[in-house]
Amino acid sequence: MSDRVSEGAAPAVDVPAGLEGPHWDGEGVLAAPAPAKLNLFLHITGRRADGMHTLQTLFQFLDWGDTLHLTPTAQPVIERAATIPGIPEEEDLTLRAARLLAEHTGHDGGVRLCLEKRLPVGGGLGGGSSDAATVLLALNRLWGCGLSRAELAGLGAALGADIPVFIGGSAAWAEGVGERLSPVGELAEPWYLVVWPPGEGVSTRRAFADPALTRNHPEVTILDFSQGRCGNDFGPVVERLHPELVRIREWLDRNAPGPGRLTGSGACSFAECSDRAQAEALRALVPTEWSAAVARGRNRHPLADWAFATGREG
Ligand SMILES: C[C@](O)(CO)[C@H](O)COP(=O)(O)OP(=O)(O)OC[C@H]1O[C@@H](n2ccc(N)nc2=O)[C@H](O)[C@@H]1O
Ligand SMILES: Nc1ncnc2c1ncn2[C@@H]1O[C@H](COP(=O)(O)OP(=O)(O)OP(=O)(O)O)[C@@H](O)[C@H]1O
Repeated sequence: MSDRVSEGAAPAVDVPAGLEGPHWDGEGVLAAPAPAKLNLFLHITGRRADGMHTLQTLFQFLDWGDTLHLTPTAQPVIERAATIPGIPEEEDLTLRAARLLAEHTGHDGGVRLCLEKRLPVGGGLGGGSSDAATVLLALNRLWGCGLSRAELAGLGAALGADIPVFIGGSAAWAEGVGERLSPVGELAEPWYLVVWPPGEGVSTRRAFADPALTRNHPEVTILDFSQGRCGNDFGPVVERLHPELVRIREWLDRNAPGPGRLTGSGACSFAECSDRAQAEALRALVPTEWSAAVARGRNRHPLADWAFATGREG
């Protein structure tokens, strides 16, 4: 077992984790990590004329995520090696990211993508966004496109609001519609227990569209966060749509040292633990109808330095 993370339907046996740094795992195949993110708090502060919501949130990465296996090819074909259940090819953010980068830069080669999916879809962990960001970061280097971090983040923003933070590479305070990012390097990196109802993803679009959503949260500062005055405005709305999330939050409130919190628009909730042993012990107590993972908070993305290093890839 990895020393970083365990996952699986509780109290299932730990499975090997997959968040190693980038490495060549076969002839010409790069394995690249796509970590999860947590929204340590999330307030919705307004709604723009175009319907998009302004928010304040604090992002931190987890040492847990998906792995992309990328095989660059000389032929100009961008394809995926396997289907992803529930995600048709035209919606697949990994393919869309690769095609966008090729179009934007005029790159004439191709790539074969194989996604090792671990993060629950619609979990509020930003899995699809992180997969897309990893494709952009990896191909920008493998294809020698030479886009700057800011250019790549701008490209990613066109595909999803959560993509720029993964490209930025640092835990960050976010404002605007999520694109105004200020790196925050000093956050503690605690062990978390993450719990979710298997197979019950939340639609972010639907949660944002709910008439009952609080949209006028007054602006806060990081001091408000550190003094425990921040929460997640999606809570009441998604708990009404997904009553199981009430039970999960109440379970975490009763059993975890810290309160249960929702990440993004759900469906995952998380609680901070004092160390890995405590998080693992708690995971063993999670009711078997839910899934759970133990993972550590991280302030740096595992590709943050590799992606913009000069010299030969690898
Ligand atoms: C909830 C968060 O995960 C918090 O980090 C993000 O704000 C959502 O990021 P995301 O999943 O990448 O969302 P996107 O795919 O960009 O947007 C999905 C839909 O959510 C709504 N949306 C999204 C972001 C935002 N600031 N305001 C919105 O109203 C829009 O209807 C949009 O069409
Ligand atoms: N490679 C992918 N992995 C996961 N979802 C994808 C992918 N490509 C496209 N999607 C679509 O993106 C949507 C959001 O999936 P994702 O797992 O990123 O949600 P999430 O964790 O709730 O995201 P967020 O916290 O950013 O709202 C799903 O409806 C899914 O169909």
